Amino acid sequence: MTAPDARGDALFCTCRAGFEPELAGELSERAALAGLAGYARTQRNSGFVEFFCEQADELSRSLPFDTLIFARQKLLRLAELRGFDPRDRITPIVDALAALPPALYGELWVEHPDSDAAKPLAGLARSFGNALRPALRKAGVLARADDARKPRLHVVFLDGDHLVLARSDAQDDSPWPQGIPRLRMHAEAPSRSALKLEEALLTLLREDERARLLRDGMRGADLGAAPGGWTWVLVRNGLHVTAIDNGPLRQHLLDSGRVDHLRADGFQWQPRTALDWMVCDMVEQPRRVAERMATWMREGWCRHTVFNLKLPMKKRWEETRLCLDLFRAQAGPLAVLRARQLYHDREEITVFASARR
Ligand SMILES: C[S@@+](CC[C@H](N)C(=O)[O-])C[C@H]1O[C@@H](n2cnc3c(N)ncnc32)[C@H](O)[C@@H]1O
Repeated sequence: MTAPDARGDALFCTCRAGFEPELAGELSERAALAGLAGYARTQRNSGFVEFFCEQADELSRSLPFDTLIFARQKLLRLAELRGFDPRDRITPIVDALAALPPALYGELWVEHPDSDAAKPLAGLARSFGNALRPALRKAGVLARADDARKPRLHVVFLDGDHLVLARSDAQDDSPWPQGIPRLRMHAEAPSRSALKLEEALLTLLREDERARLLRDGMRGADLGAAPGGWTWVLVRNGLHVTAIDNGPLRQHLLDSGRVDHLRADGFQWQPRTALDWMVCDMVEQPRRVAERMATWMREGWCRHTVFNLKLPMKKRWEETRLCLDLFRAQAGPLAVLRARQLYHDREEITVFASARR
């Protein structure tokens, strides 16, 4: 068994399997901008990236979770344990924690990366927490009752005899295990894409923003709306929606009395009066989409937007940065700009922006 490090030595971030190079590129660039030296280590399709850095704690503070695009979860790595006897996984964990500076954790999450190789570990991750919790409480490392104000302890299984111990702060991480919100597909939703906008509103907007920015009676446009999943989500949030697409929308949306369907080009159409929201899921070159979205914001045609940037090309991190820079440069003053590869996103990222006015 390798000896555990006595302090956080790396960021441990999970991502969509296959997007490790994008996350590694993002972390490397952000660390360099923060003036902190380090290097990324990962394997293709592993679903995670470790970024080793002498000042990992400081790096974590410099890279708030909600500013990261390709990370589903951001943890501070405390120790890596491998080669232990799978018949007793508890003792090595308790021993490793005892060797670290004393800490009291408020919660324990047992997880595994979201990769094909790690999927067989799901059962172990589900059951192991119940066995480990009492031992950690007895050792005085875990609070007697869950306490979200204290740091959270993560045990991330990479194999049956290989795990990472890590820490996160409840204000600066994903509030869902593995960074995956469990959303159910609604029977009435016209498409699975509805889950994407639902997740975007849940993760890219804070609770107070959702209450303030999404209100009954607001007006929005959906560019590239068919068959209507995103329009349906907006209508459920109380909006009246102009849905732009040459393709057909589900009849029940048209029957709701809250949707106007226009067969028009989403890159040409503009509203007669300013709208509260514009969302866009058109499959197009990301730069073209970013430019059009920036025009909407700059011209004041909408105040808030959620849009997707499809990233089918090889240099996806570079393209992401370029598109967001372009949007930022052309959109006029922004109050908020957040982007993330959502769990329901495939080869794409989702952006939320709000105008400052
Ligand atoms: C991924 S689908 C949208 C799915 C939709 N968000 C949902 O939740 O059901 C992309 C849509 O964009 C439309 N589209 C692509 N280019 C367009 C354009 N220039 N103008 C209008 N619609 C466009 C396509 O017809 C297609 O229906």
